[in-house]
Amino acid sequence: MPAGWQTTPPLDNDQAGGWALARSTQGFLADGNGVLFPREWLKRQDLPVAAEHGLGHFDGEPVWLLELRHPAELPGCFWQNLRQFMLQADYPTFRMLSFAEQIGAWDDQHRFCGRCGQATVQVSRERCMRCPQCGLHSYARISPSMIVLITRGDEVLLARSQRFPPGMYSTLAGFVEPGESAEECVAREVLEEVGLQVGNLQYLGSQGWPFPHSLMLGFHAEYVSGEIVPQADEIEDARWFHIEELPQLPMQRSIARYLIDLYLARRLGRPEPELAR
Ligand SMILES: NC(=O)c1ccc[n+]([C@@H]2O[C@H](COP(=O)([O-])OP(=O)(O)OC[C@H]3O[C@@H](n4cnc5c(N)ncnc54)[C@H](O)[C@@H]3O)[C@@H](O)[C@H]2O)c1
Ligand SMILES: [Mg+2]
Ligand SMILES: [Zn+2]
Repeated sequence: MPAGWQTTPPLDNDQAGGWALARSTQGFLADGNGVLFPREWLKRQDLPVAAEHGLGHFDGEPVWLLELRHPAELPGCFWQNLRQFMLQADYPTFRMLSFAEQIGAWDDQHRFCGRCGQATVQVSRERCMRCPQCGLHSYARISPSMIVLITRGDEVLLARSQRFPPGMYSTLAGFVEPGESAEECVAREVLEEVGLQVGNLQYLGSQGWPFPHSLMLGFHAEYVSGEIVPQADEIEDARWFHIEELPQLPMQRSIARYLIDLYLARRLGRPEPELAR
């Protein structure tokens, strides 16, 4: 069994032992040893457990998620949200928590059938919620999103929203609309967000992103025409930056950063970075 995190088909909830995570609206339960608790011990702690999901293996050991309906207190433990783990945790732990977060949120948001309102039941051996009345099956929601680095020779187009930390600029991103291709989404979002035409699209890779449930499809595009017009409310500022005078960039593990670093590496003849997956 490989080290680190490995998602598997749902583990049998009747199997004993293993590790458990606890999730609530406050994030994940942690103590001085981290987020993984001995599962049998955690289940004896009188927590408001609404559901249990077998997720996968961490360093070869099985891991379940205990989804809590409200954040209970345990002595010596604290709650921490996924954004803080993104900044602080090692990458295998962040990947495990990203998956657990999306499974927990899906469970929480599919307690009742979206068609007839009946309480749903968890299907065993499949990550699926089923309505016992009308039979509707509900799976975890994943939202394809494009992310694109636009370049013009030695310049890259980066933008910021009000939500970003002060001084940070990133690549453009946006959710795919129903019926749209990823390439059409790039053209539409770029036009909406900065008013530019782009061409020569190149797909460079993908990354699951848990805020809230995106699958990022990463592209490079070349500038074709237009003047930058930042979209009101969405884009606080957008501009061309020379590759040797870049602002503060997104964090290393993000595909946004990968797209920028890859372009710099190719332009400057440096070794190419690897995309964290
Ligand atoms: N991993 C990375 O490097 C990276 C970098 C930038 C953005 N992202 C992610 O890309 C995604 C899209 O970026 P954006 O926020 O600029 O999108 P966006 O430009 O499409 O604008 C966001 C808005 O779109 C609407 N929207 C449409 N479809 C939606 C859906 N399926 N789910 C949620 N909201 C939807 C909402 O009103 C939301 O406020 C987000 O999940 C964001 O976290 C990831
Ligand atoms: Mg956007
Ligand atoms: Zn139903």
